[in-house]
Order: sequence, then structure tokens, then C-alpha cells
Amino acid sequence: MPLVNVIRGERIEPAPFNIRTPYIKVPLWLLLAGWTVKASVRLVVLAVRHWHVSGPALLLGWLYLRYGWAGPVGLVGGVVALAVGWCLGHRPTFERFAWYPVLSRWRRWSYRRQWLPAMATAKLSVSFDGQTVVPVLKRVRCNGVADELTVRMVTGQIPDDFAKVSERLAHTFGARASRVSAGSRPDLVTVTLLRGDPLTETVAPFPVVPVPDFTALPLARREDGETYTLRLFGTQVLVVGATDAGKGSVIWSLLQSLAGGIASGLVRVWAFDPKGGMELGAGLPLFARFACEDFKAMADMLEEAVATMRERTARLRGKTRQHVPTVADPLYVIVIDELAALTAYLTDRQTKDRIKAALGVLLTQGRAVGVHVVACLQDPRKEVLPFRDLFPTRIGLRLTEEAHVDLTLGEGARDRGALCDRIPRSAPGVAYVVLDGDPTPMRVRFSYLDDDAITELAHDYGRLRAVPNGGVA
Ligand SMILES: Nc1ncnc2c1ncn2[C@@H]1O[C@H](COP(=O)(O)OP(=O)(O)OP(=O)(O)O)[C@@H](O)[C@H]1O
Repeated sequence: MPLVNVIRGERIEPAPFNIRTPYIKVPLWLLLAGWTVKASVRLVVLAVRHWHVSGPALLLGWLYLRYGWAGPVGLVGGVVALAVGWCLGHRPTFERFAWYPVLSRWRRWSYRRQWLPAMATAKLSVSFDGQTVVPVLKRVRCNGVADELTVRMVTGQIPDDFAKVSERLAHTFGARASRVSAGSRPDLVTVTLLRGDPLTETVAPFPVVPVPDFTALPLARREDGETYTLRLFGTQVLVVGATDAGKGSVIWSLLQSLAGGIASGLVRVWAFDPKGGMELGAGLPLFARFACEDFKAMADMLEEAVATMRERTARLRGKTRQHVPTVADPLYVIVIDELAALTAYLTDRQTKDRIKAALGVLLTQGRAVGVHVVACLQDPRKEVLPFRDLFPTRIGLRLTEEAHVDLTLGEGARDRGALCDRIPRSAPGVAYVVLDGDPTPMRVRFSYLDDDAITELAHDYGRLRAVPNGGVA
């Protein structure tokens, strides 16, 4: 039997009148003196612990005693004027360094008030050794749309215990939705309570940078207010979405983020638009190669990409495990608007087989040598796309069936919160993605480039003159 039982978590002490205390006769003056000392010590501890409240209160009190009402009123007025000036002058730094820290403290206080009943009703409190133990709320961090709660779990709990009751937690704390992910240590869990929805508005395109960061290309806004960035290095990307789900906006967001590299020659985009060039035709100057009608030309282009990839693989073998793009040796991005048109709906069997064989090779061997495929698809079933599993990065826009969610984002993705089938038609460009190192899917909205923005992008950054059906002028 252990000498001492230890469990992490906050104990709820039993009420004092439940304990039978021995009866000792104490004189009243001693009792009063004892209470006074105890209360004074408590007051000092409280004042030190809540210095951010007691400090300003003491200062205001001192100013009042020294200068009368003019003192505290002058100080408060000065602070308010400074805050308003800062906010008007530079809102982002004001929010980051002044407003959100204050809001976080306030919200922490309000969460703590509801914490015990919330944990108990969500069945996250634990009975141990005759006592009730609850998880500890360690930290609250706010931004414009979400509160991030860092919670220390009770011994024996895992983040999944919180994930299972995330909807309950959202309702309890009056949030729109809640996401749960593992914390920075094994005993911590992060509960993100989403208040506003930053995805109701169309997202403006992100600024073009001269040298794109291929490990973090900004494409979309996340529902927690951050920017979703794509790590293109080392991956192949599959975008799945029903008709009008916004697949085009994923492609154009990517092209916008690569535009600086396209202009300098660091990136070469080969575009395939099997639906006759309706989607990608407007960006012709951005593409080194473009094919839109002739499927044989598309097969030729893909085989050429395989040959380029093989030549590069032979050259880099034994020298590096990740190709670094240069103008002489650029990054190839193969963009395919409707992949099923090439792999499933094509009637010419021989061309279809050539396309499938070339794509299979590119998908399995292209990643390390800088040949990346970004393909869009409406129907993720195996009959339509046999090599779905060769795409490590998947993006799930609005889907028509519940079953398509797991086919797109992986087994169990829908259970973990990827509700692609519930994305409304009125929210094109909204999708679920799986972030690196976090199994909980994140809801995002891709930036939207209208026809004028696409024409401008092609005009400003397009340096090439691709001609339809595979050629380059
Ligand atoms: N990210 C976005 N933000 C706002 N509106 C968008 C976004 N993406 C698309 N839309 C709107 O939705 C419409 C359909 O988008 P889009 O053509 O990209 O869908 P799609 O999935 O490519 O459709 P299809 O399967 O027919 O090719 C667009 O005309 C545009 O008005």
C-alpha cells in the first residue's frame, strides 16, 4: 500500500461543518484576536495574488488622499486618452499588448466562476479517495474570435475525454463551437472556444511576396483567426469539393501565394483544365504549360513531367534528400482542375492508362525533387480516384455525403469534427484541413480572387506565354 496517495488536479474541500471538531472552550477576546489576524493575513495574500487589482486601487486611493478627486480622475482620464490614442494610431499592437491581455484576465476570472459546475456536469471531475478532483484552468488567452484555455488534466485523463464533450463545453461557456487539442505537455489540453465566426465574410487575397516560403504559403483564414498556411515542400495536395464548393478559390489562392516565384522563374506551373479552360484560362501568362482540351497533349505533358523528374532525381541522387528550387532548377507545380476527367471519365482507354501511369509516378516520386501535384476532384471514391492515398495533404470543401468526409480527410475525420457535408452552399471556399501534428480538423476559408483580381495577377506576375494544349510560345 502506498504511503501517500497523490493525484493531480484541484480538490474540492468538504464543507467545514461536515467535520466533527473537538470541543474546546476559548475566551471571546482570543477568538476575536485570532479571527482578526487570520483575516489580515488573508487580505495581504489576496492583495499580493491579485496585484493587478490591488496595485491600481492603492494608487488611486493614494492619489485621492493626496490630491482629492482630481488625482484619480486625472490618472484614469490620462490612461483612457493614451489607450484611445494607441488604438487609433496602431490598432494591431494595441490589441496584442494591451486589449487582449486585459480581456484574457477578465475572461479567466469569468471562466473560473463557472469552472466547477462546468467540469462536474461535463463529467470531467473525478472522485478520488473520498474527494472530488477537477481539472485546473491554467491559462486563458484571447484573440478577436476565440479564447484558448490551457487546462491541466486530472491524472488518468486524456485530451479525448475533453474532445468527447467539446460541444457541451461550448454551450456551457456560451461559445459558438469548441475545438480540443493536445497541449504543449502530456498533462495539458488546449480547449479553444470560438466566439465569433471570422469565416462568414469573403477572405481577401493575401499579399504577394517576391520569394514565396514554400514551407508556409498563406492560403486561407482559419476559424481561430490565424492564417492557414500550406507546406508545399514534400507533399502532394488533393482538393475535394462538390460543384461550386470553391475548388477554384483554392487553386487561385495557391497561385497568388506563388506569384512572386512565378515572376522570378523560381516556380513553373503546368496547368491542366480538362473542362475546356473555363477555370484556369484567365491565368494563361502565369503558366509555363497549359492544356485544356486535348487529352493526348495532357498525357504527353504528364510524361514529360515524369522525364524531367527522373532526370532531376538522377542528378540529385546521393547529394540531397530535398530539392531546393533555383531559377535554373525551378519548383514544378502541376495544377489539375478536374482530376476525374483524366482518371475516370475519359473514354480513350489508352490515353487514360498513360495519364494514370504518369500521375502514379509523379505522386510517388515527385515530392522530394520539387515536382508537386495540386489536384481538384468532386467525388473522392476509389473508383474515381484510385491513388487517393498518394496525396499526403487533403483539403475537404463542401461535400455532398457524410461518407465522403472520411474518404477525403482520412478515417475518423468526421468524428473528430470535420463536418464538410454540413458546410452551407452559401459559404463557398470554406473547408476543413488537417494541420501538421494536430489530428483535430481545422475549419478555414480560402481567399477569393474575382475575375478582375485574376486578370491583374496574371498581368502583374505572368511572364510566360503558354499556348493551349500543352505548348509554350
Ligand atoms: N473562397 C471563396 N469566397 C467567396 N466566394 C467564393 C469562394 N470560392 C468560390 N466562391 C464563389 O462560388 C462560386 C463557385 O466557385 P468555384 O467555381 O471556385 O467552385 P468549384 O468548386 O470550382 O465549382 P466547379 O466544380 O463547378 O468547378 C464562384 O463563382 C464564387 O462566386
